[in-house]
Amino acid sequence: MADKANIGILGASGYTGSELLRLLLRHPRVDIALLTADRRAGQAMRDVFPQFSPYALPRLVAIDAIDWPSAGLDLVFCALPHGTTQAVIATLLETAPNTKVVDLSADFRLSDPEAYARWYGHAHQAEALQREAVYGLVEVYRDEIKGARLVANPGCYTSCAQLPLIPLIRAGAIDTDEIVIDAKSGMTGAGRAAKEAMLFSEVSEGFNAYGVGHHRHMAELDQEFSKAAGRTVVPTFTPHLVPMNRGILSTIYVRGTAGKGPEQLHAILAEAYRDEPFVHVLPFGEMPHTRHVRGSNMTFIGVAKDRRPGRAIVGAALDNLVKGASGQAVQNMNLMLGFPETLAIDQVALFP
Ligand SMILES: NC(=O)C1=CN([C@@H]2O[C@H](COP(=O)(O)OP(=O)(O)OC[C@H]3O[C@@H](n4cnc5c(N)ncnc54)[C@H](OP(=O)(O)O)[C@@H]3O)[C@@H](O)[C@H]2O)C=CC1
Ligand SMILES: CC(=O)N[C@@H](CCC(=O)OP(=O)(O)O)C(=O)O
Repeated sequence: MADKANIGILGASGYTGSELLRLLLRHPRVDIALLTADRRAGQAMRDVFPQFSPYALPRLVAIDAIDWPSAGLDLVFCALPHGTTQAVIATLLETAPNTKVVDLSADFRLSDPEAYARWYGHAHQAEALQREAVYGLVEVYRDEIKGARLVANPGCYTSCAQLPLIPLIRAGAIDTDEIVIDAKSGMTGAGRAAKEAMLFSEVSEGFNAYGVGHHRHMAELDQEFSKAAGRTVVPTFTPHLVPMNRGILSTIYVRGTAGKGPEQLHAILAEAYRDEPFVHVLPFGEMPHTRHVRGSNMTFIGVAKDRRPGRAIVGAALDNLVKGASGQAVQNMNLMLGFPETLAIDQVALFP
């Protein structure tokens, strides 16, 4: 690879695609070589998102128009709706096998084809690649990601639950039969395409739970928590849609095992993340706020006492478009291409 990597973004006219571009425009080691869209194909990026007007960027093209072998791409970010991605990545990797891929959709996150079919209602269209894909939660799979050709970027809700819980599960410090995750997301989590349920008048001045008992992110949590525990783990998880643009807040209820109280759980998390650049454990008793991570690649974690003995309340906050999607994807790219892990994603949160 030359000094700079040639990068493509599939789905650049969407929220995570444009967030990738925002981050990559300040990355010193990449050139933006390809941007795609579906309805907006043929348009300039400035017509879709005026904030990019000052930058010379390739025009948005349709994926069907791309000849992968001659595109000369070192790495492609795939920010397309889940379900549409498998066929695209299969063609890309078949015809341009030296190109690396970070997929932001859910298509390659579940390693078991049967689990995929059960949760998504159809057979996976690229099972060999599904087996090859490395799950892209950097703080857990850093070494595997460095050598991967295809990385499945984790879901936004699942990142905000795994980062606070995986060290506790690995340490055997909590009862894995009693995990309750209450999560709230801002509206950009639902993507940019127009939907009636996402109108201002439908979501403002209130909020609601959805996907109760069956949200597809449960499959990803089951898979990763079970791996960490070495036994089947099935957490309770309920997402809520909150009328704000960015952010996810998880409030998680756990019971310590083997005499581990809230202070010990806090100490395990503080130790696990002591040297991690993008996870910050707050002092004991402080809880995170989505405002303090907005626009940054940070996850803030807090642990507090429950008044019921032996129980703790664990909080986590991240920006769904950054650590929950595009920032995490750039962190993965940095590892896959041998760049410093924090390059272009070390900005402090926007406040207020
Ligand atoms: N939003 C978030 O917070 C998160 C999203 N994700 C995942 O990332 C992916 C992208 O999400 P997001 O950016 O929010 O979605 P958007 O709806 O905002 O953007 C989707 C993009 O895909 C293009 N597109 C839509 N359908 C097709 C198709 N059939 N073929 C080719 N291109 C198509 C759209 O083009 P056009 O606009 O021209 O129609 C647009 O560029 C999804 O899989 C999502 O689940 C993951 C974590 C968090
Ligand atoms: C607020 C909102 O609607 N959030 C999305 C999840 C975000 C996301 O994009 O998740 P995947 O990457 O797994 O698709 C949802 O609940 O479907």
